[in-house]
Amino acid sequence: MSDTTIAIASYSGYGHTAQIAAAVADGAHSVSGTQVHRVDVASLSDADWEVLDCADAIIFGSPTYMGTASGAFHAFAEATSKRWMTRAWSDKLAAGFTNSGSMSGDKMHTLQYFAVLAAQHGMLWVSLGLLPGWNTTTSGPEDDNRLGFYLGAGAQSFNDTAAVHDADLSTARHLGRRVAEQTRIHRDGLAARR
Ligand SMILES: Cc1cc2nc3c(=O)[nH]c(=O)nc-3n(C[C@H](O)[C@H](O)[C@H](O)COP(=O)(O)O)c2cc1C
Repeated sequence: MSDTTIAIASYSGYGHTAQIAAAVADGAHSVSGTQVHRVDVASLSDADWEVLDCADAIIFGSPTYMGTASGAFHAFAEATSKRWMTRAWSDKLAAGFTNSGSMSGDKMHTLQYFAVLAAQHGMLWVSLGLLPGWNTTTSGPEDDNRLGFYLGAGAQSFNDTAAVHDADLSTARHLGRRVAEQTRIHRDGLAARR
């Protein structure tokens, strides 16, 4: 059975979301038989587009800027419209992650935007698949999914430091691992039907 391929299509203006993208990549890479490629949506080469077109799954990532994905990510999403027309990404798996300065910061909207983008392409959305952390008196911010998202991974990074929270990196690794596992299951299922 050939390797499955996961592409991470993301943007980071100031480096925080790039750290989260790297953690997503680590998680995906930990699943044997998985190739992982990261592409920066702000500077896509023809080879990067080919990576996206050939991937079994694409994980979208962007900081939340002004309550949605960054302008660079929106420009990328619009540039995918030719693929939309030809259904080139139909039935690929998809997932998403975002990061913002505030605990909420309207990040949910960014994840919803990614899910709608995936749906427009006919992609199959993979949720985060974690219970919320830090929601009892005995739990704490070191928990995975400390901000309680379901749709994707939501991270928070303080605006005055380059550091990214360990729990958010761990949550991002979980997302990458889950997408890689689900992609393998999907590919095996398709192969079994042939
Ligand atoms: C133009 C701009 C808009 C932002 N809008 C939001 C926002 O809507 N909500 C929020 O919580 N943080 C907001 N922030 C803070 C960023 O989400 C935060 O600094 C994040 O860590 C940046 O990620 P990056 O380093 O990958 O660019 C904004 C930052 C910028 C520069």
